[in-house]
Amino acid sequence: EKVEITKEQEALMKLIVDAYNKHQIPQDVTKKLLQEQYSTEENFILLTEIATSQVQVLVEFTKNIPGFLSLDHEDQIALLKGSAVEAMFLRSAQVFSRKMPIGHTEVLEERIRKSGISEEFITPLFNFYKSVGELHMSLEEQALLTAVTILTPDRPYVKDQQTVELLQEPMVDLLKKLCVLQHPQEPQYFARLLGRLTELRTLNHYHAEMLTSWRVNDHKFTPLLCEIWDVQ
Ligand SMILES: CC(C)c1onc(-c2c(Cl)cccc2Cl)c1COc1ccc(-c2ccc3[nH]c(C(=O)O)cc3c2)cc1
Repeated sequence: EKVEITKEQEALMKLIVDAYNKHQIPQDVTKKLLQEQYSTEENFILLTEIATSQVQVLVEFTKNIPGFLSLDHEDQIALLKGSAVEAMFLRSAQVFSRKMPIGHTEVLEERIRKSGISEEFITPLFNFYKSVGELHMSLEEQALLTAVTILTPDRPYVKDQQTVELLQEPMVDLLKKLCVLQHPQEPQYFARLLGRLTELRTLNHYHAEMLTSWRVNDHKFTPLLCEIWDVQ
């Protein structure tokens, strides 16, 4: 039968997409990707600055998700901490898949490859970027997938998983309809999208190891990253 987006779903999508577009890393930060020196140390420092800016952007985007600010405050923190890495993988993946802005793709890849991350994590990391790139996600799909990731009920320390599920469900339903409408030739497209969320979970594990190996080599993070990643 015909798949239709309701008026409320239209309104919800506009809220999420507008928030996704509004909250971006400032140009003066990302433009440094093209300017700074190419040394392992410089790359790490620049990526740390970008990640810190990305977390701030992520918090602002999350505050625009309908119902999020009505959640228990400790649960809000638990959701942000539990999803930050996955949301940043998704966001940085868009840079590689959108081939935008011109030139940043190559330098971002170069700096990530040469930032002190060991080879065993580089492979799964860029496999993920490749698999997301192949999906050619629309902006609406990117924004909704990020919201769905943030509203994952079974993050550590979330007390009221039920309420989080009630917020996540309409996002998932809307994303499913969008996939059918925007990829009519690919009935399994929505399933492929959800498959990326499973892949993201495994990247959390790799990321924890990346943090440990950076810290072993005495790399410093910013206070915001220390707080969201429970390090130092
Ligand atoms: C603390 C640093 C070293 C760090 O630790 N883990 C990761 C880390 C890593 Cl490598 C990989 C994945 C996730 C994390 Cl969380 C990082 C660097 O994290 C980011 C790297 C790039 C971006 C990002 C996001 C959007 C962007 N737009 C543009 C643009 O040019 O418009 C550039 C850009 C960069 C965000 C986080």
